[in-house]
Amino acid sequence: MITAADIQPEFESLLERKAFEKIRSEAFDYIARGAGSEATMQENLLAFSKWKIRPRVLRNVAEIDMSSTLFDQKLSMPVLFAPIGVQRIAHPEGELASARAAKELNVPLVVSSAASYSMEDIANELGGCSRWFQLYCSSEEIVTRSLVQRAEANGYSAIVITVDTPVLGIRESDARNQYSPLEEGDGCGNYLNDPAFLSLLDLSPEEDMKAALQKQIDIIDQPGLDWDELKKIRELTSLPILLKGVLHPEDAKLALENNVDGIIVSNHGGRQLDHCIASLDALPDIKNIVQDRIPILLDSGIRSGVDVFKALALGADAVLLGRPLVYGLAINGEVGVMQVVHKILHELEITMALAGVRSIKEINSDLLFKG
Ligand SMILES: Cc1cc2nc3c(=O)[nH]c(=O)nc-3n(C[C@H](O)[C@H](O)[C@H](O)COP(=O)(O)O)c2cc1C
Ligand SMILES: O=C(O)C(=O)c1ccccc1
Repeated sequence: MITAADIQPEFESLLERKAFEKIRSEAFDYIARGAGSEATMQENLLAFSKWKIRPRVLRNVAEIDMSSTLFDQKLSMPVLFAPIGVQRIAHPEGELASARAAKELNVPLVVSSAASYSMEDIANELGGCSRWFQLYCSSEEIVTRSLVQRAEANGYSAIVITVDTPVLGIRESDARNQYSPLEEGDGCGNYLNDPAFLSLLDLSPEEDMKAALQKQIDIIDQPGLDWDELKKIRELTSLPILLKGVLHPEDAKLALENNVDGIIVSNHGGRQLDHCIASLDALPDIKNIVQDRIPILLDSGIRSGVDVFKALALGADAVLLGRPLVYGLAINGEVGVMQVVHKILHELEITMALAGVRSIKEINSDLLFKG
């Protein structure tokens, strides 16, 4: 009889295959697999391959400038580290190693609510490097408030509210593996030291760790989150707020009406709603609504510098790198992350030169052809 263990996984890339060799199989599945039949996960990559670059020539590309600006902050390249929780499942140093890589590269890091380490410890590794905090709005308001206050106190300069997770998507491989990184305590770095969270427990985590972790699982999502709730969070902080997981132009309109400061076009890497639109395909209509009023970022499917170029050409101001960073982390910690980012940046630079553009501003949809 053939069992799941006999089936050789298909790898998206050499990078993913190398990471597979380094990560315990349940954890690898958690990272690499997607929701349902993985239609959206595949669609995310296909969406990029549908666009071809229509290059310009004789443009003097001796000097290529990849810098850009986001919320008045100068970026050496239009790239950020996506919020990825539970990084200890890929490497024992998890987010601490990613933070060192971000600092070395001077690339902003978005720290997940579900990080393995605390936002304080991660900030410590980052020193002066730019950091944003990704918020899972908790069903316990005091925890939401406390997380935001701690982010402010630790130099985080924007809050990313993830809005595509009112409930967790259906991840078949995790069900099959009976695997939950939160149950194993790999995503509690921001909770077990939080006074508001601790006040909700009958027994301290030292006395009953299982109950503490279960409490985190119970409150980490807020299925009741809506635009009215968002208004309350808007009042909690003066930091810029970005919504992560917007795919519909009508929601982009509502984001503008609700004074949101930025939008992240994302389908969570195909980990949430299966059979939903690829984020690259969602981008043009959202750009059409938003124009240049607030920054638009994009993730889900960025694998190379060519992908970065295409996302920028279709209207993104910057992109977030996701799974490739986790694979780099698994393969060689901080150095592995840096190698992955260096490769993508080199590809972006060469793509810009060969497409005849000298600066990020010059990248536009006239340079793309759909076919
Ligand atoms: C292992 C893993 C954990 C993630 N954790 C979070 C998280 O805590 N918060 C969040 O907003 N997104 C999370 N994401 C989604 C990423 O931020 C990002 O949207 C996604 O990885 C983009 O897709 P890609 O990696 O295929 O490019 C996670 C993704 C992965 C692979
Ligand atoms: O796995 C994810 O995609 C994710 O967003 C998440 C949610 C809770 C804990 C860790 C990661």
